[in-house]
Formats: sequence, structure tokens, C-alpha cells
Amino acid sequence: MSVRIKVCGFTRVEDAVAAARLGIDAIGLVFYDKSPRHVGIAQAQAIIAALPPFVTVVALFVNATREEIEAVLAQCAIDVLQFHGEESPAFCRSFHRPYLKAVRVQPGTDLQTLAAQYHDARGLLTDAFVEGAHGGTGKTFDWTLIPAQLPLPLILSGGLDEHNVADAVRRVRPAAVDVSSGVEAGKGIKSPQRVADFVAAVRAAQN
Ligand SMILES: O=C(O)c1ccccc1NCC(=O)[C@H](O)[C@H](O)COP(=O)(O)O
Repeated sequence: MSVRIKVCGFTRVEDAVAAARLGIDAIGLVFYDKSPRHVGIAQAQAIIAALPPFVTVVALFVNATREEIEAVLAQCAIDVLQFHGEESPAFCRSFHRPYLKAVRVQPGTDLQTLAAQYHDARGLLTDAFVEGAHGGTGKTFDWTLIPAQLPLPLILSGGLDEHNVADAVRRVRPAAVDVSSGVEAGKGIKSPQRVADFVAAVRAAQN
């Protein structure tokens, strides 16, 4: 199966539409107000309404309350939840929606145990560990820390861009890749050219 591509952190309708036309599989919307890529409800609704069919919409949260998440779900057509904080497995599954659990990887991170704990997640998203940050850092991590076999689909993230993603796909063989900073012209501003180059690099790595 071809490697799926998720681009995270859209803030503008035109960027999301352009990226969808370039063949990405999923867009991420950041509902975390400390992120420079944070979107409000109205902004998210406008982006989602403009998407062509069959583009998965992923909503990102960092230690949000149940009420905050339910408010987003009630007002926006979200397909998948993505949890970037210390949310427990029970909390993640309590929304009865497909979800991804993000893990910030550093030496000693036990991905096998995490995969077992979040066994009903649609995938484990591995991101770089950066002190004080929850994601969207543009930093890579040591891919050899990822076990060759995991019981959950692996979504590789953290500092990917058009220059390193082909190598990442060949080495790690993830089910999907996820990128934010690496396809930007500025924080929250996606560059269609960089998205096109990123998609081309992923596809070339599979041929
Ligand atoms: O993008 C953000 O600003 C962000 C902030 C807080 C938590 C998560 C965030 N993004 C989540 C993502 O899925 C990013 O794509 C992922 O962290 C990789 O980011 P990058 O290294 O910039 O490609």
C-alpha cells in the first residue's frame, strides 16, 4: 500500500485546498491555543467546507478538556482525533472516534508498551522530543529508536521535509508520514511548492 501523507497545521483555506489537489491524504487542524498554527472553530469550518471529497480531517489536541474536544466535534466535521499530550488510553477512546496517539521519542521511549496501551488507536505518530514543546518543532529524532515491528501502524513525523522524507520512507517503512514545518513558507502558511516536492519525494521513495 502506498505511504499515506498527512500535512498538519493549516490555517488558510487556500493552502488546504492546494495541498488536497496535490494528492495528500489528510489534513491536520491544531486546536491548541499555544501553537502558532492554532485554528478557531470558524476557521476550521471554512477549511473543512472547502476540501474535496475523501480528504481525512484530523483534529489535534494537547491535554484539552473533554468539553473542549466535544465542542469541536459538535461544530466541525472531524474524522480522526490526534492526541499530543498526556491523554490516557481511556480518555482517547472515550470519544468513540478513530484516534492517533502522538509520542515524542527519545532514548528509552518504549514504543512497544505504548502501542499495547493504545492498542485501539489507528496509529502511533512518532514525533521528536523537544523539551517544553508538544509538536510542530521541525526537529527530527533518531529513527533507529523505532522498533522494526510494531503492532500498530506507524506514522512517522518530526522534522520531515522534501529533502529527508525519501530517506525516511526507505529506512523506516512507515504506514504514513506527517509534516508541518517542512512544507511551510512561514508558521501556519503552507507552501504549495514545498507540498508538491514533499509528495513527489514520498512517491519516488516507493518506486
Ligand atoms: O504544529 C504544531 O504547532 C503543534 C503544536 C503542538 C502539538 C502538535 C503540533 N503539531 C502536530 C503535528 O502533527 C506536526 O505535524 C508534528 O508535530 C510534526 O511537526 P514538524 O516537525 O514541524 O513537521
